[in-house]
Amino acid sequence: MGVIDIDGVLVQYPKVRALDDLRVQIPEGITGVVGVNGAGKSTLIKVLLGLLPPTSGTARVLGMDTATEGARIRELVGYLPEHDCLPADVTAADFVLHMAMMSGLPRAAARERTSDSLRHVGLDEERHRPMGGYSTGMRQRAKLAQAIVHDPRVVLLDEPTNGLDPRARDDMLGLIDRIGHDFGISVVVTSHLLGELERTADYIVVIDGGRLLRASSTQDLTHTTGNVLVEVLGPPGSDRAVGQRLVEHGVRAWPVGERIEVRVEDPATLDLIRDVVVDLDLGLVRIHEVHHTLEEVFAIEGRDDGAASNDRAGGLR
Ligand SMILES: Nc1ncnc2c1ncn2[C@@H]1O[C@H](COP(=O)(O)OP(=O)(O)OP(=O)(O)O)[C@@H](O)[C@H]1O
Repeated sequence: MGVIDIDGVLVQYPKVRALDDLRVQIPEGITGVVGVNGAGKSTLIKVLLGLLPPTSGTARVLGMDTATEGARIRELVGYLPEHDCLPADVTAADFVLHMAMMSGLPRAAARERTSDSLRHVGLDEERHRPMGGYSTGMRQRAKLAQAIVHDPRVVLLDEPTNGLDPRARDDMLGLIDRIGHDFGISVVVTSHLLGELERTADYIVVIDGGRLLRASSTQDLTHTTGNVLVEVLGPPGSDRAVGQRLVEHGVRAWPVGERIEVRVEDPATLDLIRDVVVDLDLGLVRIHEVHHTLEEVFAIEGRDDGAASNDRAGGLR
């Protein structure tokens, strides 16, 4: 059983079928739910929170049926809504405290958890300023603080990086990584950008038109390219020297920034890399496998199985 089990969920709005026989199990860890705008991501989150009963099918969160046990689920689940919902004239400290008490914490515990959560999201100093003056990144962090303040077992984050500049987006992805991997809270995070979650999410669910397109561990989805990236320590140009020496040994190698990408045709190539680095009297910092990006995976699949999946993946860039 997954942290979340979605079994044939269908949601029919008057004019639109937002989810259509969706079946997927979401494991512990960080799961990215990826789909173009309108794919059904927010609808799925509302179903999981027990706010929207499915027209048919069943969804379970931590083993509880969302249609009948919504209130209990919401005690154990944190939620970051997509749209702006913060009162402009309230400080983050007051808002998060209010949310902590709403979730049933006594005042003293709520105060303690509020300052912990605000510190975790990096809103320590600004917490006594009204949120109306916050940047988008700070507002998203305030929303994240209230999502984790009651120490939930699962958090559902609806497009937390939407509208953020690249730096704020990286900060947010770093916080999500910490929540999922250091705090041990399972995270479901949605995005309309295919590539955005590949470094943060352990598991990826791709939905399209309310249906499941793919569900797989990120590692399996972005299978290895057969290349490795080699990083060495030494004077400027050391990386090039290593690359040159590998090429002289008949291995395909080329520079990528200050590292060398090497084609590994057989395991002996890895020994050769080590020997070359030692011969040149350099330090070997790391060798790591190069994986396909999610964008490449969908582009490759699009080429393999014709226009259908190409069209679907095309909207996800
Ligand atoms: N309350 C509603 N009533 C009617 N139709 C709705 C409602 N909410 C969403 N829809 C429709 O259901 C479909 C799925 O919407 P949903 O918001 O779940 O998608 P999404 O993947 O979260 O996209 P976005 O990121 O743009 O919100 C869309 O066609 C949307 O217009």
